[in-house]
Amino acid sequence: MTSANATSHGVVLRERSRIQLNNTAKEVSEAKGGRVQLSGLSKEYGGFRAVDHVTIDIAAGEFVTVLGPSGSGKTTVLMMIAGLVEPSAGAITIGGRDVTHLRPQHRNLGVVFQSYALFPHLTAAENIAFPLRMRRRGEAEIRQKVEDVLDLVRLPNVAQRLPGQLSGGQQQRVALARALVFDPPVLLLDEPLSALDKKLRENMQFEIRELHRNLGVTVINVTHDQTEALVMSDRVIIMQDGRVVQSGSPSELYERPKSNFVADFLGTSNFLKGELELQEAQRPDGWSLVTAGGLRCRVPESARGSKGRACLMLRPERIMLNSAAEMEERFEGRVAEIAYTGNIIRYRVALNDQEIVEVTLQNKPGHVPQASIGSQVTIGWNLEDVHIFVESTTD
Ligand SMILES: Nc1ncnc2c1ncn2[C@@H]1O[C@H](COP(=O)(O)OP(=O)(O)OP(=O)(O)O)[C@@H](O)[C@H]1O
Repeated sequence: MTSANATSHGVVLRERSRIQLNNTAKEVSEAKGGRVQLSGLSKEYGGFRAVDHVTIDIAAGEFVTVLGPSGSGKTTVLMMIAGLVEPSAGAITIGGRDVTHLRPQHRNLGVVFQSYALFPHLTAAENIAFPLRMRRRGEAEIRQKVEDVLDLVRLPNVAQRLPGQLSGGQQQRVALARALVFDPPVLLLDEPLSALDKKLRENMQFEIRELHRNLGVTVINVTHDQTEALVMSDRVIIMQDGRVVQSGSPSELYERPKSNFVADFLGTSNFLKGELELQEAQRPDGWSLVTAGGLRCRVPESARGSKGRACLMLRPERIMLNSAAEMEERFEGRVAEIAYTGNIIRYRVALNDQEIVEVTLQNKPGHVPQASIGSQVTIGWNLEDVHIFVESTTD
């Protein structure tokens, strides 16, 4: 086959599965996603609290990702929802039904784990048919559903292959098809893409999002990959030491992190260090400012009147380099490092030869200044881009 033919064949296939996807989506979307409520959910292992009073209300049809560093309790939360770990306290309801003490097979949830967990001696089609056989569905229905779901996950030509004859990406699609074939109201994903290479992972992120949009199933996804969480989710829930520390849409979490932990975990942040004395001042324009060690920021309502230690945070992409004349804050510095990463150029700028600030610029004509290591530069930012986290109060 010539490459032109190969391309057009690929396009035809993709078109066909899209049509099928829409048809199947129509049928399945009648079974809407289920609401999932976790109330005061805790898990203790011998006195150690792995999950500590987690309360989350997930709307029917929502795509939620639980994100956090290793050991923060994400998987334990998912396992409790799946029924594979018994909670020490709290309750779980799915679609209004209390399932806290129900066995996993009675919860009617689709689950995809990091390792595909396919039966190696069964073909892709038989793996996918398995949940339907467990539910004693008729042969004709099984055949039709397996065919539909294989199209849905864009795998029409591998039905008769064994898992060992499939690539990692194809195996993960089979696992996804097996989790979706019985139209569950809720789909649980535990790092389902982590074994895939970067390109495939990025494609699958968009495909799973599209599937979610078309099916209306509620998705609860667990990951420690912040990009995956931001790309895929309606809402991200950040966990630290067994607790939920912040939850919100990807842009809310990135633009308005409530703590330096969240700011540091999600994206790159500059933390301007030091013991900062919070001193509020009322400016004629009504803005309240903190002035400490020469750094200023606007004090949010929640921090008004506080005194004590605080930390200032600034995202690297909000800092201007050598074109800072219009900026409210300006500092002289010296370029300590430059890293070229293709679309982005990262500069590390030393202020007063001690504080290092990272600045990222888009690699676009007119954006990148003539600066080399050792150059004197001016950097600047607007006060609204400085976040303040009050670490302790003395009052
Ligand atoms: N069966 C167990 N017995 C004892 N401690 C456990 C058990 N399972 C989990 N833990 C502990 O509970 C905490 C939370 O674990 P969990 O696997 O939920 O974290 P996680 O955020 O999913 O981490 P990772 O990203 O590494 O999978 C960890 O400190 C872990 O060591």
